[in-house]
Amino acid sequence: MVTRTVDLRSDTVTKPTEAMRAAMANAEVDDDVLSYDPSALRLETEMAKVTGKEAALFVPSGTMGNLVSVLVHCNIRGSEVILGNNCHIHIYENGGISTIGGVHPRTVKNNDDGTMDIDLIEAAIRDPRGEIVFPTTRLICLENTQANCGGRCLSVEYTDKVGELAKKHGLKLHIDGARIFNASIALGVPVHRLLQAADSASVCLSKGLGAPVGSVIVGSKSFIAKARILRKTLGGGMRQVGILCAAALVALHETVLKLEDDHKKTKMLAEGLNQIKGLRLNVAAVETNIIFFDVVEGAKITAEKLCKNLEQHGILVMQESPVRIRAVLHHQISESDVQYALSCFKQALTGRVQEENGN
Ligand SMILES: Cc1ncc(COP(=O)(O)O)c(C=O)c1O
Ligand SMILES: C[C@@H](O)[C@H](N)C(=O)O
Repeated sequence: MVTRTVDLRSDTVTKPTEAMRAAMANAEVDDDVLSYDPSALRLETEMAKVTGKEAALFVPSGTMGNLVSVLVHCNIRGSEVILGNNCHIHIYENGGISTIGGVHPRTVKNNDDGTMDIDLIEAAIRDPRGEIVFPTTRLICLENTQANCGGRCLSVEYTDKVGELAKKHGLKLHIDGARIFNASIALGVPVHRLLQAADSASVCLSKGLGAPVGSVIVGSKSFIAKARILRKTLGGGMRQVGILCAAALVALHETVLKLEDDHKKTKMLAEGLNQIKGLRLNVAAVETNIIFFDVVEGAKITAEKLCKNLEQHGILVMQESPVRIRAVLHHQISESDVQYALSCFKQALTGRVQEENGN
């Protein structure tokens, strides 16, 4: 019987804190479709300020935040968006920009550090003037932190360069900022500076910030006005959404401060895993709260069996491929949890039983 659970599947698994639950119970609410919900307005005002944009809009999920943003920018048939081949919009959002929005994806290879080479982005730009066979590029999408590359941070210098490229070609720039607060804390750069070059961004409240539900998209007043209509079209207009926004405001005020600690515990786990024979990872590439590691050929156990063994001891991780596993930390993972997880990994891979405190 599992007596202890350490949930490293994702930072989407957090449970609302007591403070969030109290805020939800006492939230001031009204009809958000009619733009009257006071808690939603409060959250949107605060998020616009934090991100340095004119306006903001609460949306039910990061997937909807990205979809609405892409569709606002690419509102003409035959539009094309340049995005990373390993980015969330391209891999994990059911191809919504195409199936729902009719927008054509033009992928450029994500480097290990989460960037896309700027010269390859420029080479991918297509303008059909004189070409009867091309879609028209209208948007570039970045992702900061870049989750599938291991939660890597895009620097403000890189982001600004992509922004300059977009402007040079009359394109818009959207940033999937699901974990932009993690990037901000890891880089020591304010969120508004990391997003300065972007025309829009989608920021998740339900990841490292630990809110139970939701994201916020930010941009110009004109962009958000169009986004509000599209949100309704997609069924994302909700009524007394203030109940969710009240929890998100608590997350914004309380959990951002914990992200640095999340990153320290992630590094501690990565360094511990790196000591275990049979696992391979690049500790230097662990910049925020995500770790990818491989079970090497010849290890005592396969990745699949390791995940099952860990689960029997209450350690939950995500198997990404036949050899690759992902662990994601969040504010509800303690240092003791990290030590316990390491002891379970060691036991599974070396057979040596470790005391719960990791000795
Ligand atoms: C980088 C990134 N963008 C967007 C999303 C989508 O967010 P949601 O799960 O709220 O749709 C996720 C994960 O959930 C993500 O990791
Ligand atoms: C899997 C993916 O959709 C989710 N964003 C996560 O990181 O857990």
